[in-house]
Amino acid sequence: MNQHAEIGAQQVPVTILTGFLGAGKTTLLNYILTEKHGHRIAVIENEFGEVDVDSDLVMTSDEEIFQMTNGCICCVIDVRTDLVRILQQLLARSEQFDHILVETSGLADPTPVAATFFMDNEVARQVNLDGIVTLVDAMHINDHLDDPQLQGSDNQALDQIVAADRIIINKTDLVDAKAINALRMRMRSLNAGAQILSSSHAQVDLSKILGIGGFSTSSVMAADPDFLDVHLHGHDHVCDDACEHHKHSHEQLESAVPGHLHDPSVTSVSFVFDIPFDKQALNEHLSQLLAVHGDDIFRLKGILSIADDDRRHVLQAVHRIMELRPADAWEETKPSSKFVFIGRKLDRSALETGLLACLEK
Ligand SMILES: Nc1nc2c(ncn2[C@@H]2O[C@H](COP(=O)(O)OP(=O)(O)OP(=O)(O)O)[C@@H](O)[C@H]2O)c(=O)[nH]1
Repeated sequence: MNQHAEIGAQQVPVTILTGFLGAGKTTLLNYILTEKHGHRIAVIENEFGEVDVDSDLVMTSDEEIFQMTNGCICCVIDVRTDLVRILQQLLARSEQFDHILVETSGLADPTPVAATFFMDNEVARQVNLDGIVTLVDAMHINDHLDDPQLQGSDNQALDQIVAADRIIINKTDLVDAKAINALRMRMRSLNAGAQILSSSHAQVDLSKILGIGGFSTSSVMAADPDFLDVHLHGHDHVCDDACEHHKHSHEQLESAVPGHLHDPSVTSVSFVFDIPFDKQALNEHLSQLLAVHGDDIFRLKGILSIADDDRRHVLQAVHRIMELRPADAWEETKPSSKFVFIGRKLDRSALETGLLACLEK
């Protein structure tokens, strides 16, 4: 009998949903939330970038969505304390949830997030870490695993795969069967224990990823006795515009955490505009921008206001693959546009100038 069975049914299972930028985490979350599974699910999100786009991308549903502290997860204690606070609030409610889903940012190492569930004794008693589910973008994962620019930094794409109980090779529609087979073998070589699934648009058999009882601290502690110590007192180091570097130098942070160095060259830049965009001009500009800089722009997300259109528009890009599609009407909300770029060598002023030129004249 495993630890989950022994502890009993009162504990609320928690699934950590992870995967590199743009792998399909929100797509999977939306799929889970719209499937008729009869469970009451609470969702906790952490996103990279100081402007919140993710919560707009998650479909409205009966489930409740909580946003964890935005911005730099260098300040990992803040983010983890925030996670514990949200869990405490959720667990204190009279109406209980059947399952809690935590969607990490695409640049997070999920292991310290997992360790957070054991930070507070009361929370640890009431929740049970069901598993870490890692989505992999079949088209882009090899480039991130083999990223030559990491130069000694931790590779989060790799950390996420290594930590997984389930690996979902997503976006199978974008690559051929041979590439999928090769990816399966690569995943198996990185993580011998995880079950490997594949999907298009994250449509997986939910019984294979939820309620799996994949994680027990006792088994992890047996394999790695320092698990809680390292992962609770170490830190995730990812920086964006909101990161207050003057408060703590990178060197200080790195020295605090032996063997844990995130890639400081990946940053995020966000913009908000009140004037609507000329859709054609924006489409052409962004296609051109990604054609030239798509290697460095890992991810682009936006909720946009388009001239002469009363609907929100959702902008999504992963490297050079981009889509801009209409969504629901703005109704009472004042239309405005927000963009988040995540990647390397992001030139804020050049990006802003390019976008300003696409505003309605
Ligand atoms: N072609 C194709 N596109 C997909 C698939 N799954 C997701 N996408 C698209 O990929 C883009 C990124 O998907 P998301 O679900 O937002 O990815 P994410 O992992 O939540 O992204 P971050 O939170 O930024 O890390 C969106 O445009 C999705 O529509 C798939 O299987 N095939």
